[in-house]
Amino acid sequence: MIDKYLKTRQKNNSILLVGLDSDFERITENVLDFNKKIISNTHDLICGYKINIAFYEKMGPKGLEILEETISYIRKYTELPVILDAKRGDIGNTAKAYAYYYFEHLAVDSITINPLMGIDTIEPYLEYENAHVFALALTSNTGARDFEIPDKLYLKITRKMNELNKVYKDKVGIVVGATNTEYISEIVKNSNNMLFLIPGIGAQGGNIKELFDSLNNYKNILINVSRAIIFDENPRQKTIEFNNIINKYYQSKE
Ligand SMILES: O=c1ccn([C@@H]2O[C@H](COP(=O)(O)O)[C@@H](O)[C@H]2O)c(=O)[nH]1
Repeated sequence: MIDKYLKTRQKNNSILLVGLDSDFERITENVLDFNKKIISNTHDLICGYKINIAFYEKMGPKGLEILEETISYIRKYTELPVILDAKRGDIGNTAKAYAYYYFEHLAVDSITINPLMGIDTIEPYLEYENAHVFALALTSNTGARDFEIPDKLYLKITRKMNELNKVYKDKVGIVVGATNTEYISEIVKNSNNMLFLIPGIGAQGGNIKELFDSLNNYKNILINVSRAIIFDENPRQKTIEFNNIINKYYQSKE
């Protein structure tokens, strides 16, 4: 599954994901047209799209249609992988229902999950041949300091996901927020090359240099930027700028 990310990372010389967090309240046109424009203007510069389902659920039934049409558009015109940011976590029977929609119906490449309820809530996803999940480990919000950091949950989750990733052969990665960089080196030490999904750059103010210092040359990463690209007046130019600065640090560590 992660081959797809490696392939597009190489092809477009980019570890950047654009987040289609297309909040209709900030958009004056039809949301599907908005997404199509963003995709046409960015697909050759990035390694994938992350779509946060919340902004589509917010629109009601029409939102799910737009979500599906956006994914079809990405599939038709690009080879880029799609991450559905859904942050799900529920008992096995319910997880099976989520998994069916995401991997059978939408056929996305990865989803995000909340691993708090345990491994049995994650396994229903991993049973799908082409499934890949990113488990929240160290999130980018200030609330990471409520439970994840003081209770070292980020480390427990990293270790457990690392084991699971070996059993399920590269189907598991983790979410590592770019705003809490002081904990990232510990995560790196406990990860055998699991793929990291890194949000927090752009609107949330994560510092790119500090991020790369904390990663200590760890290469298996994808960096997401949503609002700072899609709501910029020139999303293509903004994508180029993010790509250039990210690549400057990523490649200088090679
Ligand atoms: O810890 C996390 C986990 C997920 N996210 C999601 O990533 C994007 C970030 O959007 P920006 O506009 O670039 O801030 C969004 O979908 C979040 O829900 C995160 O930020 N932090």
